[in-house]
Amino acid sequence: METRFLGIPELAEAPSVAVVVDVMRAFTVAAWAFDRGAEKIVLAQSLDDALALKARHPDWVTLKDGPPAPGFDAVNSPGLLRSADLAGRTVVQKTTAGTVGALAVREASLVLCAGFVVAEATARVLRTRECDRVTFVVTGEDGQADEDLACAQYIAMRATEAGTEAAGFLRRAGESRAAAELGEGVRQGVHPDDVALCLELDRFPFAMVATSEHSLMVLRPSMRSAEPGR
Ligand SMILES: O=C(O)[C@H](CS(=O)(=O)O)OP(=O)(O)O
Ligand SMILES: [Mg+2]
Repeated sequence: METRFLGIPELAEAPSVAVVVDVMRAFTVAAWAFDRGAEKIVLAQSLDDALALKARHPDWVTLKDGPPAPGFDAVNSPGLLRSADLAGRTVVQKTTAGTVGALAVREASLVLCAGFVVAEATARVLRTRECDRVTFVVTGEDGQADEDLACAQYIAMRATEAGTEAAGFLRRAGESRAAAELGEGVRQGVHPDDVALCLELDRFPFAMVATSEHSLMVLRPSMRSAEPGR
């Protein structure tokens, strides 16, 4: 498998297969939303777009990073979201890095959104679809965020070598700037358990696939498909 690891500003043309990685915290939060019963997540281009969607669909659950804000129902925190009841709900998510990265590759034929909590399920999709060229979008800090790069590298290795050890990759993520800022309370809309929840390897059995639906980019969980020989 040929791999590239690019920051959002480095994305020139649409890749064929993209794995968009945001460990802290957008795609850990997305996975928790599905665990809590959400049907789908609409990835919003802007805060205004998220609010406009809410105005058209008052039952949709709006979620943003940073502090709570008028018009938004939730913040980008797995620790805060894990007790929410989202059964059958549509979530609208807008964050600084993760959702922006996914929207930047919306023309790709396959877009997976990932963090450590769905690492093996994501690697499995790459294996079963026999993807030979994969672009990993390292969403944080213009491609420099080590929690995202470590997770992307882990998934890339895991897709080809089943025995890849996660410990070193998780350690790097735990020592990242984002982990430190979340732990120190520099970022807002944070629960004390957020970093630990973002580092839970394979917490969920599903991958997350984003597709275009009626001009919106929509993320849905994708359960296991048969994998020959495993
Ligand atoms: O909510 C987060 O952790 C970050 C916000 S910021 O980059 O720290 O301002 O957003 P995300 O898109 O999940 O990285
Ligand atoms: Mg991030």
